[in-house]
Amino acid sequence: MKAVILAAGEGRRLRPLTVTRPKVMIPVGGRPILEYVVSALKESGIIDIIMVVGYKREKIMDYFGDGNKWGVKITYVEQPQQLGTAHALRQASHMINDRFLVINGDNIIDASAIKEVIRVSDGDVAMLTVTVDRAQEYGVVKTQNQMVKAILEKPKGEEISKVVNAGVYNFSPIIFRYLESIEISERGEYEITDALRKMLGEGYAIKSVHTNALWMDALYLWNLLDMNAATLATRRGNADGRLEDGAHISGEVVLGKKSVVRSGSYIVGPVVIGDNCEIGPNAVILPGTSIGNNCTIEPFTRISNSILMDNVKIASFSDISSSIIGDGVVAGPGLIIEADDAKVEADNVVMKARMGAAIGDNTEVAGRVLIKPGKAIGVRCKIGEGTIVRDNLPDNVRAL
Ligand SMILES: CC(=O)N[C@H]1[C@@H](OP(=O)(O)OP(=O)(O)OC[C@H]2O[C@@H](n3ccc(=O)[nH]c3=O)[C@H](O)[C@@H]2O)O[C@H](CO)[C@@H](O)[C@@H]1O
Repeated sequence: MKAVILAAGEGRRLRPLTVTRPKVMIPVGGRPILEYVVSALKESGIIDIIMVVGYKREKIMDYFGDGNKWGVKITYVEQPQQLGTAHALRQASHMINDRFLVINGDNIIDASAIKEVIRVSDGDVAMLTVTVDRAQEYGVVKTQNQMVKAILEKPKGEEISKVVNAGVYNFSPIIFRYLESIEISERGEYEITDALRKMLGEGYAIKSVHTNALWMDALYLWNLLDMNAATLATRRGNADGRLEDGAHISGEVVLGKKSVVRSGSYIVGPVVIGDNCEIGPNAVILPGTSIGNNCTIEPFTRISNSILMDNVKIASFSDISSSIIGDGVVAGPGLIIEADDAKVEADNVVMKARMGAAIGDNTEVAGRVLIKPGKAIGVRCKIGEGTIVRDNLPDNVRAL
């Protein structure tokens, strides 16, 4: 069976992180979200993958190449403009002539759930469903006897069900006829769920495969930390790198090639540290932390429950928790990011969540900077010595 992964969207609500990469390439637990999708497909027995790419497609194509490294074959098709999931899937129509699987590229999902969807071999459509809070942010599904009776995409008003579409489908090629005949939705997109609603209206059977297995989506920045914690929990420790005498490690800690943990440092897993990193001396890395490749954490700095992407340098006497730090961010000594249950805002949604900061790629932070809880700082900003950051900052600004 072939699988089509939808991976062309930006993920606007995760800006500033998606200014420089598509949402599917945000790392959690030390790997891009999309890598978990590819691995789960492989584990489910699918090795022929069509990847629909668009926004910043080179980030995906450079990373995955032909898929060989993951034991799969990846063929790319381009969605030139991101006009919605139905439009994305249409780009793959010429490569499909049998039953096939479709999966969103931005959800973390257990392979057991994918296998159940694959197993359905009769009927017209099978759709994976999950039960979530905040169902109104998804395609809400009404079911009866494991059959879908209605689908409402991001309904406003009263909650009708907590069961939602998980974005994994077993389709026959009939779906393309419906993907081509739908109108643009009130959200301005061509949506797979509209095509499914049309099929229901014409009497086609849509089976709901409900799962309680792991399924996660990151709608907002603060959700990424939960995704990070969940994926870190599945990693087993190994040390390709080097521990100096007097460095202390406990729990599951992955230490990449040519990385070194210097004397007096203290690391409590689950933690993932990439290749070519230098930690310490006397640095503290606490659970729930993923550090990318080529990072430096200087002495007396403490990092917990955070994602640091590649090429990040955090100077000494800093304290970072519940934060997401973009590629190439360089911080001077004494950076304090306060983390608390803060009112955080993204894309006009304000929620109470525990968060420190999200800092976009290549932002430079001078010494003794204090960032208040729940702030998003854009890409390529320059934050001057001693600044207190109390508000979100857009891209490319100087804050003094
Ligand atoms: C219309 C639709 O399908 N809605 C489903 C989608 O909503 P949701 O609004 O979450 O869909 P997203 O916009 O996140 O897109 C899902 C996936 O499709 C890709 N993408 C999106 C737009 C585009 O033009 N091209 C493209 O390739 C994205 O990169 C992403 O990987 O997933 C949810 C599960 O997470 C479901 O509950 C929703 O019912």
